[in-house]
Formats: sequence, C-alpha cells, structure tokens
Amino acid sequence: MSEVILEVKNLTKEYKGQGFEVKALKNISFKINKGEFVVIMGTSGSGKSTLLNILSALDAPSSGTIKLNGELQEKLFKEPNASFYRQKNIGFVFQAYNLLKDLTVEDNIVIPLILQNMNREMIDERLEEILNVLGLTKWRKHRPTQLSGGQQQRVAIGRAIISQPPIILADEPTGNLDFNTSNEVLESLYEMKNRFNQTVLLVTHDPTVANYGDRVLFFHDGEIVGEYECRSENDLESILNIFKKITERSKIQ
Ligand SMILES: Nc1ncnc2c1ncn2[C@@H]1O[C@H](COP(=O)(O)OP(=O)(O)OP(=O)(O)O)[C@@H](O)[C@H]1O
Repeated sequence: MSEVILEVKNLTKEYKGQGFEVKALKNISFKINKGEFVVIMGTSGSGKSTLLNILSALDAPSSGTIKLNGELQEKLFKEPNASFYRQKNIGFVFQAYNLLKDLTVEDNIVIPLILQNMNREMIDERLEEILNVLGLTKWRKHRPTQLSGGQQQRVAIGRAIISQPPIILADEPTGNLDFNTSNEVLESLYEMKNRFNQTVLLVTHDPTVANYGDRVLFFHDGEIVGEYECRSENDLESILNIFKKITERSKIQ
C-alpha cells in the first residue's frame, strides 16, 4: 500500500482587514503519497500561494491540520519551530532560483547537508550523483551568474533534493524560462523524483507544466474543484479542457 507523506485536512485561511474579509482557502483536504509528483493548477487568486505559504510554515492557517510524515504539525507556526521544520522537511524550488551568488554550483547544492552537519565523505558521494544526474558536473565550479536560467534552476533542484526531504515544494519553477528550457528542467525534476522516490508538490497556472505531474489538483476560488490522474504524455488536452471549464465557470460567476 502507498505511504501517505502529506495529509492536509479541512484547511481554511481567511484574511481579515479593515473593510475586507477574503476566504483564500475553503476547507481544503488532500493526501500525497511518497514518491508522487502532484501539481496544483489554478486560476489567479485561487489560493495556490496561500497553500504553499502554509505548507512552508510562513503563514498559519485559520483552521485545519497538516500531517507530514505521519506527524501532526501543531506548533509549527511559531519561530524557531518554523525554521527547524523548514530545514528538516522541505526542499524549495522557486521561480527566481534563489541561489547564493558568491558560492559555486557545488557549494550551493550541498548547503542543506552542511546545515545538517553531515560528514564530508557522505556529502561528496551525494553531490557527485546529483551533479551527474542533472548534467552539471562540467559546471560545478561556476557561480550562478555564469550559468543560464535553466542551469541555475537545475542547481536549485539539486539543492532541494540532496537532503531527500519528505517533500519538495516548487512554486512556478519554470516561470522565467522559455518553452524548451522549461521542458528540460521539468524532465530533470521528474528524473530526480524517480531516482530518489522524492515527493514533489508543484504549483503552476501552466497546463504544459501540469502535464509533468502524476496527478493534478485543480484550484479555483480557494477550493479544489477537480482532480486528474495523468497517464501519458497525451494528457495535455484533458488538462486543458478541465482548466478551460474551470475558467469559463469563473467568468460566468
Ligand atoms: N496577505 C493577504 N491579505 C489579504 N488577502 C490576501 C493576502 N494574500 C492573499 N490574499 C488573497 O487571497 C486570495 C488567494 O491569493 P493567492 O495569492 O493564494 O492566490 P494564487 O492562486 O497564488 O494567485 P496567483 O496565481 O495570481 O499568484 C486572493 O483573493 C488574494 O487577494
């Protein structure tokens, strides 16, 4: 039976201010199994960033629970618990790469293991494998400014995966890349997830990107309004159709 890595239950988030109240997440529930690549695809303002912020412990939910690796994350939203939780549990891949510009490719990739005080021999062993799978061996001594956008994002993927965290959260990881580079980066991410049985949750508004997932959850107006199991590379049309229906419905409302 598949092992559940992340379980989100009845999650809500309300933002209240002077004269406004927004329900950014309305009773969201879903599960992700170990090794699954799940994509959250949604219209603008559907609550994708809100969800990622909560899963990263950058923001607290109004109600609901998050279980990661079988552990209920109750006291999560208070520093220093939040930083510790992030370091232990989450690999991040951002749209803007967020690499340290003064460090080489290899030093950027090993940061999470240095923070964990792993011994150098083990670090080097993992580093070689990651550089190899990501095709970055040749660039290992380069600094981020000496790399293309696609190469920088592959470094960020290496950094996210090297500690094999329970989950990788990827926020529009190919938003700054052209179509071909975007596909290359997503193929790298997919290959890495297969190699290490890594669980990935990726957020996007782009159907082509969503097509790389094993499963797509469709978000609209703070709710999960659809789900699609990807079976082959020909899923793009189905994903597009579902997304079109969702956006058309939102125009009617
Ligand atoms: N700090 C905040 N204060 C008030 N409202 C907020 C805040 N952050 C988000 N919202 C509102 O919550 C809703 C969901 O926003 P969110 O940023 O999660 O959407 P999104 O799906 O990530 O959108 P996009 O794809 O455009 O980035 C929106 O209506 C937004 O205006």
